Amino acid sequence: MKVFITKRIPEIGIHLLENAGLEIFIPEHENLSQEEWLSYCKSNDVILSVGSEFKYDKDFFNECPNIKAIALYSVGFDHVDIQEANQRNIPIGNTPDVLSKATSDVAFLLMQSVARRAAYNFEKVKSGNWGDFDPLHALGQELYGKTLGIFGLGRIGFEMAKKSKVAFDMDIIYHNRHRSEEAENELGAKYVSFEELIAQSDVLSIHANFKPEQKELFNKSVFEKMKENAIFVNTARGGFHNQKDLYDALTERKIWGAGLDVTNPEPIFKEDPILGLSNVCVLPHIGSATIEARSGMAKLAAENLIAFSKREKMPTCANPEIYSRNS
Ligand SMILES: NC(=O)c1ccc[n+]([C@@H]2O[C@H](COP(=O)([O-])OP(=O)(O)OC[C@H]3O[C@@H](n4cnc5c(N)ncnc54)[C@H](O)[C@@H]3O)[C@@H](O)[C@H]2O)c1
Ligand SMILES: O=C(O)[C@H](O)CO
Repeated sequence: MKVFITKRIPEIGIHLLENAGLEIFIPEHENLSQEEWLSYCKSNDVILSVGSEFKYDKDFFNECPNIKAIALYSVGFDHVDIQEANQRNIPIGNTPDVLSKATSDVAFLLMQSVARRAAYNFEKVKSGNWGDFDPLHALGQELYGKTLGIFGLGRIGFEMAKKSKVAFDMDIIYHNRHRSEEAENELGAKYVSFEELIAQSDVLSIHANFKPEQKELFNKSVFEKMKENAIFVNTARGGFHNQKDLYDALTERKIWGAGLDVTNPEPIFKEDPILGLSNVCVLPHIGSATIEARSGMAKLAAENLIAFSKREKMPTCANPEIYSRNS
């Protein structure tokens, strides 16, 4: 079985695949063009796909009928047409859990950075403008006892809620497709409607998995209903927010600030005016960028392909329904 790895991953994943006797191809240079990526897909059997710039849609599957399985190096699978994969019986592996702590750390970090205006103050220091001790300037807000609203309380949302409860004794409210007994019992989290979530949150943190029908759900009409002191945090997918509307809400002081690990579009243009705002902190999609999480992702992605090569179920699969259908 020939494995095309779209970008170098931590060694643990490569070793596992090699030890399992799989033939690996890793392109010599990074940042493949679409043409290069497609031609490598055509000459291999399975893909270990890093990042979300390559889309596995109907056209892809039509052009590459040789592809038998895809192991994503991510938990998110919004760049894959799962229905199409299902129709062709192609398992799509993903990497849940191993990155939940790291990604929720970044949501927590963004929440605090914005609340305490860390990015703005760092810019001041870098530009030689340390300034005098000023009782009235660059004041942040404390998070103790405030309300954290979680949109999408799954694995990462739960970790964010837990940290915020322990660190700041925040009241947790959440909106999810289903209720979480664990969050309600362990954290005293309260299930609310979407409208209640946006109206009551002092910090609104997005942790849902993205689907096209949720495109720009967080837009002008939502920002207008949020609290003036609210902090908007998005570590899920940039497609969830309308960035122009977010910019307007921030400049018009409809909300207090925003922390983004994902942007719309992504990558963000360096001319995007949102980058010039003092109440914003933007990171370049580094949620899972820790040694521990990235190694865990490499191990899981390799294990998914090894299981596939042995005709076994992938241990972490985004479309497990194909197995129940076939059994
Ligand atoms: N910034 C990063 O580097 C990074 C890293 C990892 C994951 N992510 C993103 O985080 C997402 C969440 O990961 P996870 O492991 O917590 O996933 P998960 O499946 O455990 O949790 C997502 C939750 O969102 C809920 N949800 C989805 N749409 C909803 C809606 N419209 N209304 C209410 N609830 C909704 C689901 O029911 C689920 O409980 C991933 O899909 C990915 O896009 C980003
Ligand atoms: O979905 C994911 O896993 C991230 O966005 C990439 O680490």
